[in-house]
Amino acid sequence: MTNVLAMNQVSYKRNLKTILHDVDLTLETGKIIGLLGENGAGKTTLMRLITGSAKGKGTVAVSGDTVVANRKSHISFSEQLHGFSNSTKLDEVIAFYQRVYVDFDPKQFTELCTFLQIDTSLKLSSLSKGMKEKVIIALTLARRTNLYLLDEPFSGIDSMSRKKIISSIIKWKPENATMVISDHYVSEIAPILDEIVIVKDQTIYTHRPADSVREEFGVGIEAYYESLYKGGVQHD
Ligand SMILES: Nc1ncnc2c1ncn2[C@@H]1O[C@H](COP(=O)(O)OP(=O)(O)OP(=O)(O)O)[C@@H](O)[C@H]1O
Repeated sequence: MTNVLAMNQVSYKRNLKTILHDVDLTLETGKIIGLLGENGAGKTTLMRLITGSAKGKGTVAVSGDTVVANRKSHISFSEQLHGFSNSTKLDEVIAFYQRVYVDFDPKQFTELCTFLQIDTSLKLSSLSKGMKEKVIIALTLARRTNLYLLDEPFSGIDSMSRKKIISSIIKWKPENATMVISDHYVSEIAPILDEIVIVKDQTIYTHRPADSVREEFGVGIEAYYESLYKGGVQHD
């Protein structure tokens, strides 16, 4: 089994405050990983350390590459649309993605737009919060790459669409690619997860197969996760 990500003793401080320390994390190819942790735990920071937009101590390799520019080419990160002005039309955003990312697949993007009911003739200013999130999901999944990082992709999306997207995500992920999804709706993403990574106490508190939670503790992922904040799970 090959690894898509290898983080070795990664630590990161901001304004002298330790945000993450001693992070060792290895992810295999082909997995869907749930990245869980309370607000401010460091999930977004972990993703930014993986892409290289945050620089900490230690080493990060994506598909064996430690150089930031090369790492970025292997990663599709659900970046917000902050870089674009509100008057930008979606068509222009798409043209930009096509220019910048050689792995952007217009056919897959069109299919995603149909699936998510996105009207690409609209301006960014006329999109609701949930519609913007759908656009970000479509842009992120339209790239054909090794590692997808989806940072709270569904928070503004209505529950019906959310369920539909979650159950179809496997269809959009290339078989050998790995997808990391951070989310607060733990119970909704739980069925599609192969593994969970929990960020707590400024580090990776646990990384384990999703199935092992039920086998070992006899509870679902959400109950297991919540129990970590109440002093641990009791074995059966
Ligand atoms: N721009 C910033 N300046 C200073 N501290 C920051 C900044 N961004 C994040 N932090 C701090 O880094 C820590 C981790 O934040 P991060 O956004 O990674 O958490 P998170 O797990 O993604 O949270 P959430 O679930 O709320 O999105 C927090 O303590 C936060 O206060």
